[in-house]
Amino acid sequence: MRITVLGAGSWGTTVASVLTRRDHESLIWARSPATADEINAKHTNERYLEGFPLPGRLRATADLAEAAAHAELLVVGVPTGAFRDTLVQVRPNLHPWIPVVSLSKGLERDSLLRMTEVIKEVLPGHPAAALTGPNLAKEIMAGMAAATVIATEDLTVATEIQRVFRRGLLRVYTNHDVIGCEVGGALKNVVAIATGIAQGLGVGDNTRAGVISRGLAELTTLAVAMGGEPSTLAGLAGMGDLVATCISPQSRNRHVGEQLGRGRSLDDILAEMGQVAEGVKTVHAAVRLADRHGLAMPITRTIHRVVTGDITAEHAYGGLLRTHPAGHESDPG
Ligand SMILES: NC(=O)C1=CN([C@@H]2O[C@H](COP(=O)(O)OP(=O)(O)OC[C@H]3O[C@@H](n4cnc5c(N)ncnc54)[C@H](OP(=O)(O)O)[C@@H]3O)[C@@H](O)[C@H]2O)C=CC1
Ligand SMILES: O=C(CO)COP(=O)(O)O
Repeated sequence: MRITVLGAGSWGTTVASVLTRRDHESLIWARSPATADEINAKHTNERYLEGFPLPGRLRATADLAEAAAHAELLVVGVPTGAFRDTLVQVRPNLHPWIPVVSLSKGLERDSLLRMTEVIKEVLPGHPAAALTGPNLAKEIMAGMAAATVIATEDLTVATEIQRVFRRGLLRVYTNHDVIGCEVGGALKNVVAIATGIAQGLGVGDNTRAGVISRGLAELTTLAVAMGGEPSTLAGLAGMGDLVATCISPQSRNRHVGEQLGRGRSLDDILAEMGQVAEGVKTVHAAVRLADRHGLAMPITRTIHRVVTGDITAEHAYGGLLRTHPAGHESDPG
């Protein structure tokens, strides 16, 4: 199958490599011509996947029209802030009705939409799906086993995409609960910033486990309020991804939190990182959704205050789990 992957960062490049090894004709779009040239000539993407050889058959282009016209299946791996604009640009050259799969984990800042909702708005008539789960790119490049979820309401589309992605040690599950899957993927990044702060401040494992568990409760509460199913958040797209992101030193969101916990400024951390940490932006939309649904979500609200500079990371940690009045705390819930 001819597959186009938009976005030649860590995850887009990894997914394009997996699909190439699965014998698909994959074409990856890089906005930087230098990155496209590097992938074509040297079969590497050193900025994002240092030290990993890419499949020789993976082709890259910096021409978005060429990338769009190639696709029988479109996979979108640009950060959520660029998601809508990128779809608008590919729209004129896209074959009608082809499925579109989002790799991106976050919420649109102004509209508060999930990425499959953005796909449906910009590309009506195209089946929309999300690929999500505990999928740290470098582990997958290293050939380590991983499980992932294809979320889409249409079982026929889900099964077809599952067949396209399934390869060797990548185990692909389907889930019809798109809301639960996308809210889990977006919100776990915010909780990873919180657990990263804990790491940076040097608190104990009991405390970090407490934040992860209460974070899971927040993912679940918001997803259910938005129409998702609680069981989704107990699975790969919820707890699975939350645990991977909160414990892995490879996570960019956890890294941001850890550096904040050490007292560094957010601007310095982001400038130095040169990669996306979606939780930093998604937290704004998450707080507005919490307000809309009348939800407490204390961890999310606290991280929002840190990101906006209202309080320091150290101050945040003092109150992170203590926002409910005594006597009103219950777990789970
Ligand atoms: N990395 C991972 O392990 C995983 C990531 N994800 C999700 O995948 C999405 C992409 O993440 P990831 O690949 O890791 O990010 P990276 O930071 O590694 O790469 C970002 C990519 O997006 C491009 N990009 C940045 N801004 C724009 C823009 N305005 N317009 C077009 N392209 C742009 C960058 O291009 P340039 O190099 O030119 O700046 C680069 O190719 C995120 O939503 C993330 O949450 C999901 C699962 C796993
Ligand atoms: O989504 C991810 C793992 O599933 C990657 O997390 P980070 O964006 O924090 O690196």
